[in-house]
Amino acid sequence: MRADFRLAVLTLLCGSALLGVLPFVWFRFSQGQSAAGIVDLGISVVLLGVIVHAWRGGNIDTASRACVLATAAGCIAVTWLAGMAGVLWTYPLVLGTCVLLGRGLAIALASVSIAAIATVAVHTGVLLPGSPVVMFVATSVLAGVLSLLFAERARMQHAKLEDLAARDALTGALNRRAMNRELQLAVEANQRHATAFGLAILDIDHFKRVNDSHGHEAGDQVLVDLVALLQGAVRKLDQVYRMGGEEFVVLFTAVDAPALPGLCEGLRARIEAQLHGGDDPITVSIGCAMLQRGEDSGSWLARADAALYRAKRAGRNRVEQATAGAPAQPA
Ligand SMILES: Nc1nc2c(ncn2[C@@H]2O[C@H](COP(=O)(O)OP(=O)(O)OP(=O)(O)O)[C@@H](O)[C@H]2O)c(=O)[nH]1
Repeated sequence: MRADFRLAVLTLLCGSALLGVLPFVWFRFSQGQSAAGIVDLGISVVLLGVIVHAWRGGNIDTASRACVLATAAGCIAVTWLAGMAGVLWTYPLVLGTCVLLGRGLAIALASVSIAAIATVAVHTGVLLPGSPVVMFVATSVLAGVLSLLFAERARMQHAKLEDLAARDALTGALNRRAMNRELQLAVEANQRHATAFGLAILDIDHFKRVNDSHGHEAGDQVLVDLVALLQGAVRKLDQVYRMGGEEFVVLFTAVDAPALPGLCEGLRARIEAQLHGGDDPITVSIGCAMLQRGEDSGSWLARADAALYRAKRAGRNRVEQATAGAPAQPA
């Protein structure tokens, strides 16, 4: 609940609506008001279903829409059947709608709900036409606008925090945590849709010498420049990650297996030609590997890492391709 804001709002809105409605199921039937009882029962079942669906890892967007639609239908029905109780539920309904749904859908659904509840309330005499109904609509719209502002701000902050947590502070490249997550997604996409993925591990050659000769700040600048160069060199579809220290990973999406070594060779040559630490050219060694059918991300990385090790041992500033089959032992 703390980690997932929408799940928290969904659970609170559905949970409190459920607690509010459930006693009335028994009450309505005991009073012989079967129509109202059936409406309350239907709403309770939908709300319970939404909570169970969301907590079992189901699609939170679908659960949110179902929650909002059930609560809105409930509000309108309860206003029709029980009067003021339904009208007062408009405020949590509007808040939940704005927090749970995207802006366009939230504005549309909240407007329809407010208009429908106001119409039913006037029709049944719960609200008098004129000033009372105008006040109801005005306060509901205000609640909606404030909720929308709050929800938009929370969404922006959340997106910013997620982005910060996924990036390396020095270079701005995606970090190892993001890489692990996305390699896993690549493995799943490969299993489901046979999308071809390749990865390259790049390690700067003799980077210690850059730090020792030109200082740590110059070393940092090399890392920043390398990421900018890589990001400019790969397609939008591909991603650059800083794995740690002076090691980087490029994930190639929808790449042909025979093309991978050539792409890596292009990156290596470009780095050698364009990247400098002080006046010295910077070179990288690269190990690359295509994801094999049925392989997990750990084995994929290990094969690329073993190829990188071979590139280092063979004299550096070169590309080595991973062998297929079981991963070789990394250094
Ligand atoms: N400036 C800077 N240096 C870093 C950073 N992270 C790691 N390093 C340095 O990277 C160097 C890596 O050294 P080694 O592992 O010996 O590798 P190398 O000198 O590149 O040699 P080879 O990889 O064998 O070619 C160390 O000196 C680390 O201090 C960083 O964020 N900034």
